Formats: sequence, structure tokens, C-alpha cells
Amino acid sequence: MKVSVFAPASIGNVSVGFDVLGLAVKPIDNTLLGDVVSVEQSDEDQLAVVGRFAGKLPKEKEQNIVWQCLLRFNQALLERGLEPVSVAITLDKKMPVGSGLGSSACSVVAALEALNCFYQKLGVHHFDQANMLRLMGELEAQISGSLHYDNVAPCYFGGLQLMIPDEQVITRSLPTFDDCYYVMAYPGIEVSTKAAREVLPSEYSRADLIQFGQNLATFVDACHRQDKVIAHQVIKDVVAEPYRNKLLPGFIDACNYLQSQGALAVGISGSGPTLFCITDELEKAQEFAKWLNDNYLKVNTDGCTEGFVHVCQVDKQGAIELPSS
Ligand SMILES: Nc1ncnc2c1ncn2[C@@H]1O[C@H](COP(=O)(O)OP(=O)(O)O)[C@@H](O)[C@H]1O
Ligand SMILES: N[C@@H](CCOP(=O)(O)O)C(=O)O
Repeated sequence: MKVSVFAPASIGNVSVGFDVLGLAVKPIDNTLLGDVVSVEQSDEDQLAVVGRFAGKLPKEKEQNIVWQCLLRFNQALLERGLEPVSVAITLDKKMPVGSGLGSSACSVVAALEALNCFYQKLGVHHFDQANMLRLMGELEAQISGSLHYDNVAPCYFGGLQLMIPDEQVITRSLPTFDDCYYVMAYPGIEVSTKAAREVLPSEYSRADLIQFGQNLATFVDACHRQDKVIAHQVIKDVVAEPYRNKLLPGFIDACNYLQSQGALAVGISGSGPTLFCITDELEKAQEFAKWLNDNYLKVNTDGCTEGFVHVCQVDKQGAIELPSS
């Protein structure tokens, strides 16, 4: 028996909700933008890493977050008096690392969900969603240096997720704007989440505090009222973007251009370097994608780029088990 789970990319923060808001996205051309983890029974625990971005990960399996997921999942089984079996895990690393697309969250969510489905099929145990999300947050914190659910929650549940200060609830789904397109431009450079958190101030002014609170509250209200104009008017980042934009070559120029061409909002996805740009017109989304492809991706000396651009919409499914091949 082999279980494979896909977990999608996400936009952490969505500019307006630092650490407390995240949106799962999927390309409209059905490209799998996310990681796939497969689990099957084996004689000993093993991890194989394949896929376009496999070479960007540490060589030692102990350094891979998927391996750490296995150790933590086994510990959770033992805490319930259950005996883990040996498994062979394969990570298909489709996501670039340090991209701002929630790459580590994709690996964490796909790995833990694949293990959970595997043990459910074995008839041993099935952790409920609340326990799973807590485990996912714990593993994401191990890698990024702080506990934030804004990637793992949308990656696991799909949609737009707002983190709630209640350990029993953790996250709530917000209504989404389903006619909107999210153009995601990954320039092909790496920005580590840890480093991008270190450039942030430890204190903010009262004016920033008021603007942050007002924007986030207005955004949540506008989502519930499905007021697209107001919701996108307040997608403004006073917490991270003013400090992180210097880590992103060409970001300010791209923002200015896209806004002048009528984008509903533009921002840094997660901690960057991916830029997201929102429009409700497909033709504009395709124009923006072409412009970003020509102007935001870093071209190497050999004329190639590791970057890419995808026109996406909201991913409502979150992590899903793939049919067995
Ligand atoms: N399976 C994995 N997926 C992504 N990153 C991993 C994985 N395993 C280990 N890592 C390491 O974790 C760190 C993730 O960096 P981070 O900036 O948090 O990425 P992202 O913002 O893309 O989630 C990198 O140093 C990377 O080498
Ligand atoms: N809220 C976090 C989000 C990090 O997202 P990632 O995709 O860059 O891992 C932050 O802004 O630090």
C-alpha cells in the first residue's frame, strides 16, 4: 500500500495580516505547484528526495524537514501507546526553497498528512485535524525559527485562513474572492524566512499599529461582505514590506508598474522573494504574468532562470491524497 499526498503553495501574510493570514493558491493550467510526499511500508525507515528542486535541499536526510516529520509523527504514535512501522518516504520537491511560497510548509503538510492517511489505512490510528495542525505548526516553527501558521493552515485546509488566538481553534476560513487571479512570480533567488524575519523591527510606532489593525479588520469585514474593492484597497503591508523590499531586487519597480496598470493589489508573498499581484481580469493576469516573466525573474549568466510565473486562483482543497498510480 502506497499513499501519496499533494500540498499546495500559499501566500503567507497576504500583506495585510502578518503571521495571521494565509491563502492557498493553484495555477489555472493545473500545474501541481506544491510538494508531493509518498509513504509505503518498508524494512527500514528511508527518505528519497526527487523532483525539480531536490538538489536545493540538504543532502543528509536528518536535515530534511520531512524526516523530522517522520520522527515527530512516530513520537506522537508512541505517546498514544501505538507502535510505528518502518516506512519508505519519497519527497517530490516541486517547490523552490526560500521562495516565499510556503515551500517548507508544503513538505511538512504533505509528509504529516501522508503519514496520517497511511496509518488510517493500516487501521492503526488517525489523528484529528486539530492535532495534525498543531503538529504542522510545531514542525514549521522548527525550520523557520518561530511559530506561525499562516502557511501550514491554508496549505492543509485550503482557502483563506485567519489565525485565531485560541489553541483549540487556531484557524478560521474566510470567504474568498473566487473571480480573482493571483499572479505569482518567483524570481529564482533564495531568501530565507529566518533572515527575512531578522530584518524586521522589534517595535512599531502607534501610527503603524493603528493602520495595521484598521487594514486587517477592514479586510476581514470586506471578505465577509464580499466587497472586492474595499478588500483590495487595504492590502497594504506596514509590518514587513517596508523592511523586506530591500532584499528583493526589482520589487519596487514591479509594484509601481503593476499598480499603474490597474492591479487590484501587489505584495510580497510570505517572506519573499515571490511577488503576488491580484486582478479580476484573466487578460490582465496574463499580461502581468508576461511582464513579470520578462522583468522580475533573475537571468543567470548562461541566459537561464530558475524562476517562474504562474497565474493562479484560490486553492480550496488544501492537502489532498492523490489517486494511486
Ligand atoms: N523538505 C524541505 N522543504 C523546504 N525546506 C527544507 C526542507 N527540508 C529542509 N529544509 C530547509 O529549511 C529551510 C527552509 O527555508 P525557508 O526560508 O523557511 O523556506 P520557505 O520560505 O520556502 O518555506 C532551508 O534552509 C531548507 O534547506
Ligand atoms: N509570516 C511569515 C511567512 C513566511 O512565509 P514563507 O513562504 O516565506 O515561508 C513571514 O512573513 O515571515
